[in-house]
Amino acid sequence: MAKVRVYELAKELGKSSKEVMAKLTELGEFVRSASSTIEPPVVRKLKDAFPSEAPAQAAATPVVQAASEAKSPERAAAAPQAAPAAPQPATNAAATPAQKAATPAPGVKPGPVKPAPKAPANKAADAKAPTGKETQPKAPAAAKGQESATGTPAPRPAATPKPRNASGQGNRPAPRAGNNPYASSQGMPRAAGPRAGNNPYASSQGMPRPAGSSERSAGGTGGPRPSAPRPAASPRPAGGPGPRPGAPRPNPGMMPGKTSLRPGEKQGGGNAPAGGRGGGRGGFNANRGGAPGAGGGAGFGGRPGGGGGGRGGAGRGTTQGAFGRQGGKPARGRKSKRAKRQEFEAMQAPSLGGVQVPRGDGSTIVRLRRGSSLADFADKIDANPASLVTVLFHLGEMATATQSLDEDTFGTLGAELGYQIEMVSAEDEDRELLEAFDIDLEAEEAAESDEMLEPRPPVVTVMGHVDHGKTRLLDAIRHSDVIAGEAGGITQHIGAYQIRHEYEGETRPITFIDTPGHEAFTAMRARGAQVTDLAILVVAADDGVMPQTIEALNHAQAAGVPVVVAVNKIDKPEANPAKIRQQLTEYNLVAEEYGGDTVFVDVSARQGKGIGELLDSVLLVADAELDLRANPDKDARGVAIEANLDKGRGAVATVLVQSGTLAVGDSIVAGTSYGRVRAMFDEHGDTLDVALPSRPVQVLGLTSVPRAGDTFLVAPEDRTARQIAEKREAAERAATLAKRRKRVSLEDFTQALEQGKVETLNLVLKGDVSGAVEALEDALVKIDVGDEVQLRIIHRGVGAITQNDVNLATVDNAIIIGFNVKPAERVTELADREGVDIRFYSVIYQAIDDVEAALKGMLKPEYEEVQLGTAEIRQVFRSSKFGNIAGSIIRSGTIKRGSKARVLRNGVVIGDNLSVESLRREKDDVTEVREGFECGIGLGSFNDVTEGDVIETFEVREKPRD
Ligand SMILES: Nc1nc2c(ncn2[C@@H]2O[C@H](COP(=O)(O)OP(=O)(O)OP(=O)(O)O)[C@@H](O)[C@H]2O)c(=O)[nH]1
Repeated sequence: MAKVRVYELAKELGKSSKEVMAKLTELGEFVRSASSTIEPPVVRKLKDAFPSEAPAQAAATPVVQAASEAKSPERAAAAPQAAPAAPQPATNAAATPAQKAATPAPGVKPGPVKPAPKAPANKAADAKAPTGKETQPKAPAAAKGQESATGTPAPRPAATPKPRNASGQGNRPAPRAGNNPYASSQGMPRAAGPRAGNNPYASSQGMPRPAGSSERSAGGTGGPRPSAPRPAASPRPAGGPGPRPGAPRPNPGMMPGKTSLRPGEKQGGGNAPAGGRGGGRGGFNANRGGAPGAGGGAGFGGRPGGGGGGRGGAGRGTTQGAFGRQGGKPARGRKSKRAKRQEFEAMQAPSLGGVQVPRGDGSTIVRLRRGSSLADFADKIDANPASLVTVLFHLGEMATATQSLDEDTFGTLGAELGYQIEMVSAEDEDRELLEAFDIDLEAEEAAESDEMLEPRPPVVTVMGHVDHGKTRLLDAIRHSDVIAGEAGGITQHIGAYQIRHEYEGETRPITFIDTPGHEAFTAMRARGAQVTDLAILVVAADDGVMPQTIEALNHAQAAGVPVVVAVNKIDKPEANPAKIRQQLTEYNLVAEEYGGDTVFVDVSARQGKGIGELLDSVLLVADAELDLRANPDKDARGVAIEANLDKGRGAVATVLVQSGTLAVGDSIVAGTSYGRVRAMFDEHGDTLDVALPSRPVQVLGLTSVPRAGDTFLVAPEDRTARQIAEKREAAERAATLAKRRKRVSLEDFTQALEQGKVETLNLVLKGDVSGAVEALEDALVKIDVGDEVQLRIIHRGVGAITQNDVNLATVDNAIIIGFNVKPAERVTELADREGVDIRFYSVIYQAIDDVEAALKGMLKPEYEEVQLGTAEIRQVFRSSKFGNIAGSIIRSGTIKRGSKARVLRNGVVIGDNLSVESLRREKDDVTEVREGFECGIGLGSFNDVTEGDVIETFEVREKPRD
């Protein structure tokens, strides 16, 4: 096809050259004059753009349909030009159609350039309104088309969205239309328009952008689009124009005014009103303000201005759209109850350390288990653990949320927050634990009727001051066993034994706890085990009442245990039994012969004298004061007296049955150890099948070594025993962790840390029997060397020193103390390698002495100032070379060269931290000058000396700790 000139084409189309040129410009084609030639494609485009487009539309139709399921022919009509663009329909079905729809617009406008502008404007105003007569049909159609394309059923929605883009793009074209004075909108259009237009084939591409965006934008801009109409700009067809569909072709006549509004509202995109006049302008705004509006998208609907039509209006409307409806309801909705409550609580709860924690009223009781952490506490008061950490921090203590804390710390924290903290005692905790397994010892006991109870032997403990003869007495008693001879005597020490004693014509058994000393007694009591029924207080008649006598007595009385006093060593000439009786009256032990009710028996453990009477008295008191009965017909319950790990037999525990009957094969749990009774032995080494109440018996079969004082019970089945043990162990661990925590306040801690004041001696204790380990631990923790040094037992246990112990010691820098135990060879090697110090003892006091010394050794050395001598200045010699020389006389001690010095004037220090730099006698340098002699003393650069001043010299020596 040959190129044609504009005027030729105009003629052919029946238009004026000017019109054609305007149209070309509108289409994005630039021609210089009417005589310029244009390319065939442009010609085609132009022809399509003019009224005579009918055929063109037809052509487009198919495309449209393809793209959007041909909603209607009208749509097609609108699209004429879309045809070219159409190709890409695939891209965006929705967009494409829209674009096409837009295309038509141009058609509408064809004629009058001028009018065009207006028309669009109007149209814009009414926008999508279907308006235009001629177009009308199409408009709606187009709208539909879009919708359909979009898949959206409702016309409006569909229309709305696209439109926006459309408008966006549409506008652009319009402006470009530059020709149109009213449609100046410039900017936008330009870009889009031209590009698209210029390349009819590629249009799809260029546009794509719009298309895509169109969808996006779709939301809001309905308005703009309207203006676009004109732009209908065929060029961009592909791109955005589409949207505009409805609006399109705005024919001047089409602005149905309100009508349009309505639709707009409905659509949500309402471009409604806006539009205002001047399509161009409108379009422009649309872009500008349109954006926001767009955001509002659908929501924006009804809002008139929103459409982005008018410039000013648009802006405003847009803004509203953006913050108002758009986002749905305004923020000022009703607050939820929860929010209100939180606000209220926040007001109520004063903050500590910047955090708010729910407060108690001072009487709110919070029960916590031993070893609880802040997280547990937070749980109970519905607080945030992190807040509690902060509060505690402000109270001067540092702890993590999950760290086990002790009672004191919780007490402080509780007091601060208005809660009364009750720590669940170990007993309560264990009771609750057992209840979880349907074991209620108290209920069980309460349910026992008199008939079920049978007499049981008394359990006796011997206590007294060191060396008053406890061990000897226990020996004597053991030998007094009336049946011992026949049975071959007591062959092994198992921590307790039973003897039979002839009393009032009857052989009565008595059980003795064979661990002398009140430490064992208290250790067991501390664990809640009330083992002893009666105490024998041994007092040496030749020594009298001593501190430990009183301590033992206090323990017995505190436990409510009746006391029988054994006045020992009466065989000694200096023995004075009467004095003992008299001394003890001060402690509420009044002998019967003095009118009291306490039985005093004079004995000689060495000679075995009085032992019978003592045992008689024990039974007498037991019968008189105690109701010693127990139900033997149930599962056994009792206490572990002592336990150790035997190489061949494993864990061996001596238990005292307190009620019920223990039989071989029973599943038992003792503290944190459990197992099944494999075998039982008595103190004679004889095997037993059953053990009745008050019977001490050695048990084999436990998986680990229980501790002295651990209560034991027979569980219904193995599994229960194991579970109880495991739960106890967990609780124990938590409690231990709480105890292990270093109790140093924040200030102290920081300060002490800075000054290197805090030192901790970590120890791992291992012993052959649990009683020894406990006694050692008790004694060690009592060592008091002040606050500067701390002692921490990080682990204790019965049995040989293991690799685990060494590893633990390595990590915690601990020293291992082995009491009557040794490590395996490999363990020694490991300890050597790791540099772990292992110390062995067989005497408890040695271990204690060593530890004490170690603790003292760890103390930072203390220094003291020791005065060496003083000198009085008699005259000052000035020397340019040495400065002032103090001619002095030594008043006391010796002045040595190089020693530290200070100068005092009238008793006030005027110069300190000095040193004797030079020392002369006559003209000779000397190293020291003694009392009574005169000398010249030079104090270096310190020259402020005058007659009458006193020079004091001293040295700082390390002071030995006591
Ligand atoms: N003369 C005399 N000496 C006794 C008598 N009983 C004990 N002794 C002696 O007193 C010393 C201490 O006796 P122990 O039985 O070891 O005293 P203890 O109270 O067990 O001492 P610790 O185990 O250190 O607390 C020993 O040398 C005994 O021989 C007694 O009746 N008469």
